[in-house]
Amino acid sequence: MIKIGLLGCGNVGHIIATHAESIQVVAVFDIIPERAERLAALCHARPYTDFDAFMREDFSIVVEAASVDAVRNYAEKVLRSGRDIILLSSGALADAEFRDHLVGVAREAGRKIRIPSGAILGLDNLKIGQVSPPTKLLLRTTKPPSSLGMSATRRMEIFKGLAHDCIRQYPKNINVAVALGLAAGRDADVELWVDPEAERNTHEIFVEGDFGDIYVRVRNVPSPDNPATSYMAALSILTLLKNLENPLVVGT
Ligand SMILES: NC(=O)C1=CN([C@@H]2O[C@H](COP(=O)(O)OP(=O)(O)OC[C@H]3O[C@@H](n4cnc5c(N)ncnc54)[C@H](OP(=O)(O)O)[C@@H]3O)[C@@H](O)[C@H]2O)C=CC1
Ligand SMILES: O=C([O-])CC(=O)C(=O)O
Repeated sequence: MIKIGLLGCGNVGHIIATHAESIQVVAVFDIIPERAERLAALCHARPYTDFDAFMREDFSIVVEAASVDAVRNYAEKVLRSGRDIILLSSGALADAEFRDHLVGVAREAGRKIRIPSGAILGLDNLKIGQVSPPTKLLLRTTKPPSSLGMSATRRMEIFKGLAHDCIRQYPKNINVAVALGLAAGRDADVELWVDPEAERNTHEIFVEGDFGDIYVRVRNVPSPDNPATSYMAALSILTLLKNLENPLVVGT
């Protein structure tokens, strides 16, 4: 059974801990002690607020479900300790200098940084962009205003530009845009909309290239404890973990 350390005891951490069947959550870490303790009790793990103590536990992989800042603070230590890391806050890798450094550390340590598909679909075959660059790569995301901690009385575009700028302004809402760019090999264009009528977090992906064109629309149910995060994101991590040791690999 794969033993994991969970970095982040919020909404996604809870879903992982309560659905962990083929994995064992050995230790959990959060900056807020009560959160770590509550989650640890749920999955019979040990709670930590001290990162170095957390890292002394016996697990082979760290699942990050915390924040872009947490990736910047801890991912290198995880890799240098000889563990792989799954990053849900993929937005941290929008910074090319940090990304190159972290990938270099992973290479040196012989470890892997895994980016789950999270709240979107299509990352697998979008990697064709690394062979044949797309002429268009656009993500149009629409969320209820409450997801972004704001109010609005009508549908409004609140950001239009490149993914690496959008994630700086909305680090809890648009990690998917950075994941798209990492797969396709170029920064994605992003439109971020709020809509008071929206009940779901909707991601529309438009791609064009010499292969033809793609349109994907994902209408995600928000998570129970954090409406900004789609429930699918947690399912995506659980699925990645379930398949880690499967010799049959499906998808590019
Ligand atoms: N790639 C994708 O498709 C998706 C990515 N995400 C990202 O996944 C992450 C987790 O989402 P979710 O569980 O809903 O978020 P939550 O805010 O519900 O939970 C995150 C938890 O991690 C804690 N945390 C944040 N920073 C640190 C840190 N530096 N060290 C230790 N603990 C920390 C938070 O504490 P506090 O509340 O005090 O900050 C909180 O308890 C977020 O970054 C989110 O943006 C979400 C959906 C899709
Ligand atoms: O969960 C979602 O729909 C997307 C999200 O928050 C993110 O990418 O950060």
